[in-house]
Amino acid sequence: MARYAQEDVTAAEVARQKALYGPLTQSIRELVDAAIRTEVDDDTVRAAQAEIEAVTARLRARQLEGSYGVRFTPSGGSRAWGNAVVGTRNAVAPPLVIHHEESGRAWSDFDLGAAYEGPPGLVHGGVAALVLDQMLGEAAGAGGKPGMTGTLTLRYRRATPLGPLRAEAHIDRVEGIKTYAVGHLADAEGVTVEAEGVFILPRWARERLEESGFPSRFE
Ligand SMILES: CCCCCCCCCCCC(=O)SCCNC(=O)CCNC(=O)[C@H](O)C(C)(C)COP(=O)(O)OP(=O)(O)OC[C@H]1O[C@@H](n2cnc3c(N)ncnc32)[C@H](O)[C@@H]1OP(=O)(O)O
Repeated sequence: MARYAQEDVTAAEVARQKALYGPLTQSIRELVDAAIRTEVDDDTVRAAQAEIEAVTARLRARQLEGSYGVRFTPSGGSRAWGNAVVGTRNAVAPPLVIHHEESGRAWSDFDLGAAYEGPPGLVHGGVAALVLDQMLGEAAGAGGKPGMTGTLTLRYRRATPLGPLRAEAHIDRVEGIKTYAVGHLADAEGVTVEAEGVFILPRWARERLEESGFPSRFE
């Protein structure tokens, strides 16, 4: 089962894979958008379906057994390329490119199209939660204490339109193994959704760190 893995891979190889898979993923994203919005005739839809199934069969010729997992590189970087929000190889991900500032603030400018609709022309509330979960989680992790989302609380102040958006997050406070982060989603007019969450370094990770003799970083 895919989990966290240490990989012996060079930076050049990571760059090569990113240049290969990034455009593939973007093409699939465009396919999803095209499928939602197409108005071509029935025969064209059926022909497209057959072509897509043939492409899927080609990609399935050799596959991972499970999901992608999170892979750490020798230089200390990590690849979460299957991640539902930021995954380079995940067409479900918008994707978000999340920037981290020295101050601890994390932010991302991104665009949500037709695939993320809830109410007509508006972002699905669950998608807003998806984005903010990742944003707050990354802000918490950048503070040195990565964790699983324990509780995430959202306040939908007004509807979020599809289109260009910004998400921001920062750490509010740290209490031992629990990091409290806050953030929001905004359109050009201002904040649409506010979020607060607690991210907890899980017991299994705490025990593993204690065994490896490096517990202090997370205490
Ligand atoms: C650059 C970096 C990249 C890093 C980038 C990473 C970004 C990832 C962002 C996405 C994150 C996700 O979606 S994560 C996926 C969604 N979340 C999950 O599936 C989590 C499922 N739940 C769990 O695994 C677990 O319940 C945990 C980890 C939340 C807690 O388990 P535990 O560690 O065994 O907890 P336990 O010892 O009992 O309690 C520890 C302390 O936490 C408190 N606590 C326990 N559960 C909760 C809770 N749900 N909400 C609040 N507080 C809680 C307890 O009261 C206690 O406080 P005290 O007595 O010590 O005061």
